[in-house]
Amino acid sequence: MVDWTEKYRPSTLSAVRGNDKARDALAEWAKTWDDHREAVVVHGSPGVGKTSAAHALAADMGWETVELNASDQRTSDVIERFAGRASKNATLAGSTGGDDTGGRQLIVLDEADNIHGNYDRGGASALTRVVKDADQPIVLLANDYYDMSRGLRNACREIEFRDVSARSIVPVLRDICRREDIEFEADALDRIAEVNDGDLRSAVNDLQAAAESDRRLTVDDVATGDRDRSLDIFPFLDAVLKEESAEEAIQSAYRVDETPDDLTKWLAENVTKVYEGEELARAYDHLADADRWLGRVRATQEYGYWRYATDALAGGVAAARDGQKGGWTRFNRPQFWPSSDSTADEVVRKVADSGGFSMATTRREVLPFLAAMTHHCKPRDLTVAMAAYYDLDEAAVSFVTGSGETTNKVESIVADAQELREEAMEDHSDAFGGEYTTADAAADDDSNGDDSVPETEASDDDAEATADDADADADDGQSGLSDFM
Ligand SMILES: Nc1ncnc2c1ncn2[C@@H]1O[C@H](COP(=O)(O)OP(=O)(O)OP(=O)(O)O)[C@@H](O)[C@H]1O
Repeated sequence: MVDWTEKYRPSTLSAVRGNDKARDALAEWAKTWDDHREAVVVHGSPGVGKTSAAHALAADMGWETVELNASDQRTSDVIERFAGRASKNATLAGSTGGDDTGGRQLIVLDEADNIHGNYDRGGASALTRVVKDADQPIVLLANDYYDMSRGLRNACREIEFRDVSARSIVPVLRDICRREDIEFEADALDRIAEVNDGDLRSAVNDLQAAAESDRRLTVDDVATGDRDRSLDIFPFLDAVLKEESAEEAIQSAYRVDETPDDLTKWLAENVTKVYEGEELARAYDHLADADRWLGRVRATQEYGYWRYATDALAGGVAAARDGQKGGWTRFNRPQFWPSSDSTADEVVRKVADSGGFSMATTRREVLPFLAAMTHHCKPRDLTVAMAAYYDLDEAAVSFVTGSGETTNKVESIVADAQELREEAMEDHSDAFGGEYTTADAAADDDSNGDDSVPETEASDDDAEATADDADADADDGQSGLSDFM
């Protein structure tokens, strides 16, 4: 299945909708770059077209792009080596001087607001310095401008991308329908645009989900699509403790982006505010049951048990209630003690980020798959590839593979993975000399989940096919786990 957000990614700046002023400012920045030599920060909410605008700009200018992740510590070295003052020499001049790309490579630096924690103070200021001194144009991408260090902000020009209004989203959706030959009700497009509230990427995703199979789109299709939307924790608590049947509550639990462990804590913390007497006793039985399943998951790494935990915590607790309840409740946030779960959460977050999956999908579908593929670290090369691709440490590798506490085996796997990552980084850096393409660059960027969904669809049933495709992947220039094999 082709992802429509990729298929219809704007290839020229004029196709980037809803932010005309920002778009013009960006074009102006690029055209005058030789005069000012400043980097630029493009910031705004997810899915408003920042990444697309950067690449479209490069295409319009005839520049190549190199995509790097600012939150990766090694990034400043890469920039320093190839675009730092010290290297204004043969590497770039020789390879790019006379060709028809305009002689420039646009460095697209994603996650510029996410370098804290990954860098020490010196590292962060080194990045600021190379950004300031770089000999190539740099676009930094950020969701939250004020999460960037002041130094980095001061080193750059600033362009804000606003949320894309429903009015600007509708024509994009209409255009896609026409190109896909999809019959549509105008109201359905309006509704998709409205519920997605400024986020064009998720609007396009919703359109694809609702229209792709039967090539027709009615208002009803869109209303149903709504049910797949993720659910916040407070409406979830209301649903389980007051409103829904057992079956509905289980469905709702799958829509909340929290682990079953955390859902259990939320419910245990708040059930007394709504239930009393017998129903409370029954609810506690179900929560205890959920907890037993969660203990089993921790002991065995069998994520299949999460399903039973969810049945108990949502279905059981909802079924324990006598009828429906009303009113408004002030729910408490439970205490989250650090525990062995923090490794699980960390792994889920990394895999979700790299794969462009939601946390919930990662937990339910991707992680169990990775665990099965690398059970007890076998096969080893696949385990190394996984550790490299997702940048997992020893605790994370032990956790996923179920190999217990950190062992020599796990340590050597992580060491090899580290080496692989460095090699991959080098390979891609070499291409700064001229052959580097946008697609290659995407492979550098292991935590840029949003627009480079890896080729290795971990939720794909057919692992064989994925492995067999490894060579083809390399030719495609697509990034994925197979790059590390
Ligand atoms: N302004 C826009 N005009 C046209 N299409 C857009 C626009 N914004 C987003 N899209 C669609 O959404 C997809 C994702 O957009 P893009 O990756 O550029 O968003 P982003 O702002 O960089 O998001 P993030 O901050 O999550 O990386 C694009 O491939 C395109 O299909």
